[in-house]
Amino acid sequence: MISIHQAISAIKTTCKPLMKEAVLKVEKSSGFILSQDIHSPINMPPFRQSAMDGYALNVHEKLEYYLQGEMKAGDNHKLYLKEGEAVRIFTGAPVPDSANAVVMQEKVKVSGNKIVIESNIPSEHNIRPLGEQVKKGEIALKQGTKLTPAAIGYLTSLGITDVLVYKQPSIAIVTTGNELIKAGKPLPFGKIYESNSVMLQSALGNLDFYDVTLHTIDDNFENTTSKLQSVINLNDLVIITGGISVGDYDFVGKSLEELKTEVIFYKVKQKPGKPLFFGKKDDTIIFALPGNPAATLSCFYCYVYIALQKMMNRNALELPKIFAKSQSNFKKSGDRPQFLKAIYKDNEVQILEGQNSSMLQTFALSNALVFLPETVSNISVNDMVEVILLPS
Ligand SMILES: Nc1nc2c(c(=O)[nH]1)N[C@H]1C(S)=C(S)[C@@H](COP(=O)(O)OP(=O)(O)OC[C@H]3O[C@@H](n4cnc5c(N)ncnc54)[C@H](O)[C@@H]3O)O[C@H]1N2
Ligand code: MOO
Repeated sequence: MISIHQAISAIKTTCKPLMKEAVLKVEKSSGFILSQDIHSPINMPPFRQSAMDGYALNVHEKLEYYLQGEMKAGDNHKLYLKEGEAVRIFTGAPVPDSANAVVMQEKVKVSGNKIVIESNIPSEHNIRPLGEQVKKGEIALKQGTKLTPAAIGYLTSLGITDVLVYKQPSIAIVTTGNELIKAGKPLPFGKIYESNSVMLQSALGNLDFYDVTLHTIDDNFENTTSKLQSVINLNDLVIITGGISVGDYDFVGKSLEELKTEVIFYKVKQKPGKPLFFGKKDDTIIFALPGNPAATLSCFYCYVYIALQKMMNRNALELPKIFAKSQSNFKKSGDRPQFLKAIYKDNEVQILEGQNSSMLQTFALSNALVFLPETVSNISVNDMVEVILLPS
């Protein structure tokens, strides 16, 4: 049995950035990371653009101007203004080359084809210069940029339809157990509703990982071995839940051994999640998470999360940790370091009742895990404790 620290180091050393690229439609690229710089194919804005509804002027010393027609957004006719002439213009319309300022209509008195402005206005006032945001050929977004809604909007405004991104890992979630029934069906005696797969899929979606397939296996050695072989062949990351302990019907360890999986570690001194398995076969990373649902999720955040960040070549590999004042007393039984379901708010943290690894009810209320090291056996109110903040 290894320590939490050793387990985390082993994951960090074993997992490598995937660095595989994929071309995606911009509108499907949310959350992905650009694998190359993107150069702008156009100037943005593509022409000198009016920022206001008003009048474009060929400026002279006087405050009076004579009107020469109209330019609205989308118009593309050419207009030539002599000094002292103005054109009615609207926001987003091209400003004629011969105009050198736009005055907003609130600052103008109109009588017939003559306008009078309140005071002289500076050159290029209210005109968005050609290429103000980005010039044709310049880097629009750099490699490594995460594609947020704003980034997707920006690229689309440049006319870009496809982007090269780092491919996300293809992930298989495999649940094991004869007792598992899909929610929505009647529940016979002795069975339980299968929840780990949807829980992990949702945790992955929260972190923007969507290339996920779900698989189920009954407690049978041959079925376990053949299913694991096929998901390992087809995926970058395999997350198995259950069947990794020492019971007669826990076949995951035996099947992984049969498949000659490299065992990097098995069993971590921690609660929950002691029988955690981490291994590798060819380039596929394999986690077998203990099946108790709260142990599954706790191990996902403390270990699988790190593998995912490393595969995506991100800098921050672990979830954020802070110290906060405990609002609760807690007594640890045994000597394993413990991850405790908790609610963090305003520098204080409440450790919840119901820490059993089978209990998701308390996890559903939690936004944090309090980490209790091996050397600490009691927490008292007002003690400072280490808190791992969970993704919201
Ligand atoms: N003799 C020992 N027994 C156990 C030990 C041990 O050290 N010696 N460790 C215990 C610990 S700690 C854990 S955690 C569990 C882990 O066991 P498995 O990973 O083999 O998980 P299962 O036995 O398959 O399931 C445990 C529990 O979780 C429920 N489960 C499983 N999968 C799902 C799912 N997809 N959705 C919802 N619930 C699930 C399952 O029904 C069991 O109740 O081993 C202890 N035993
Ligand atoms: O590790 Mo188990 O999750 O303590 O029940």
